[in-house]
Amino acid sequence: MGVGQRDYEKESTRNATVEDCYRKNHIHKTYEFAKKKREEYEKLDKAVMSIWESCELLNEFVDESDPDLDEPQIEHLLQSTEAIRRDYPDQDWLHLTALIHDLGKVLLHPAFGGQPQWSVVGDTFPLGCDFDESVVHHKFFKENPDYQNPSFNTKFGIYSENCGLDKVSMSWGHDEYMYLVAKGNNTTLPSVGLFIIRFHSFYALHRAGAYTYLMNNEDREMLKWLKLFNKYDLYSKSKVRIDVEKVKPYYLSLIDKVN
Ligand SMILES: O[C@H]1[C@H](O)[C@@H](O)[C@H](O)[C@@H](O)[C@H]1O
Ligand SMILES: [Fe+2]
Ligand SMILES: [Fe+2]
Repeated sequence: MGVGQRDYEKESTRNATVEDCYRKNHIHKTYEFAKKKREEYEKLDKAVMSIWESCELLNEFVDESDPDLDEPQIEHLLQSTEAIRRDYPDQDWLHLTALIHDLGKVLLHPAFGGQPQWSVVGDTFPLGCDFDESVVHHKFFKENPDYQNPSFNTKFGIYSENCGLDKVSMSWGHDEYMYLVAKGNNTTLPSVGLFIIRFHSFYALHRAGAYTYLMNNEDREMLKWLKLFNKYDLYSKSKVRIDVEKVKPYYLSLIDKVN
C-alpha cells in the first residue's frame, strides 16, 4: 500500500462497517433507483438552509463508507478547504468547491428525508453500462439487478463512445444531490467547480483510470482539476483539529461573495 492509499481489505471493525455499507450500496443502487431519487430531489423542496448551517448539521454524522475518517464531517470539510486554501490562496472558487463538496450528505438528516448511509455515501459509478472491476467491493454488484440486464451489462451499455459525462447516469448519492442543489440555486461557481462536486466520488475514473471512453474533450480538461482536488479530499484527513470559530469569518465572507 502506498502512502495515502485507502486500504479496504485490512481486517478491522471499521472496515467491516465499510464493507457492509458497500454491500447494500452495490445491491440497491440501480439505474432505476438513481432516476427516482433524482426526480424526487431535483425539486429541492425538502428544506431551506444556509451553507454554514448545512456544514454544522453534518457534524452529527460519521460516514460509514470511509475507511480513513472517524472525525465528524465538518472537520473534513474544513481540513480539506484549509489545505487547498494554503496552496491556492487566490482561487476562491476552489475554496468554496472544497467547502461544499460533501454537503450533499445532509440527505442523512431527517430534514432532508433521513436517507440510509448506503444511499448517500461511498464511491460512485456509472449506471446503464458495465460495472468496472476497479470499483471498490465490486463483488457485491453480482446481486444488483442491473448486472443481469443485457441492455446495461456491456462496455458501452446505453451510451456511445465519448458521449460526455454529463449524459451519464451516475449512482445516486451526495455528489449528484449537491450538484443539483448548486445548479438549482444558480450558483456562481465555474463549471469545473460543479464538475468536481458531481464526480468527486468517481474513484474508478479519477484514481483507476476506468471509463475514460465515456468522456468528451471538455471532461478531459476538467479531470485535471478533479485529480488535483482529490489530493486534498484524501490526504488532508488528519487528527489535527481545526479551530472552527477561528476560520469561520473567512468562510462566511466567502459564502457571502457567491450568494
Ligand atoms: O467514503 C468516502 C466518502 O463517502 C466520500 O465523501 C466520498 O466522496 C468518497 O467517494 C467515499 O469513498
Ligand atoms: Fe464525498
Ligand atoms: Fe470529501
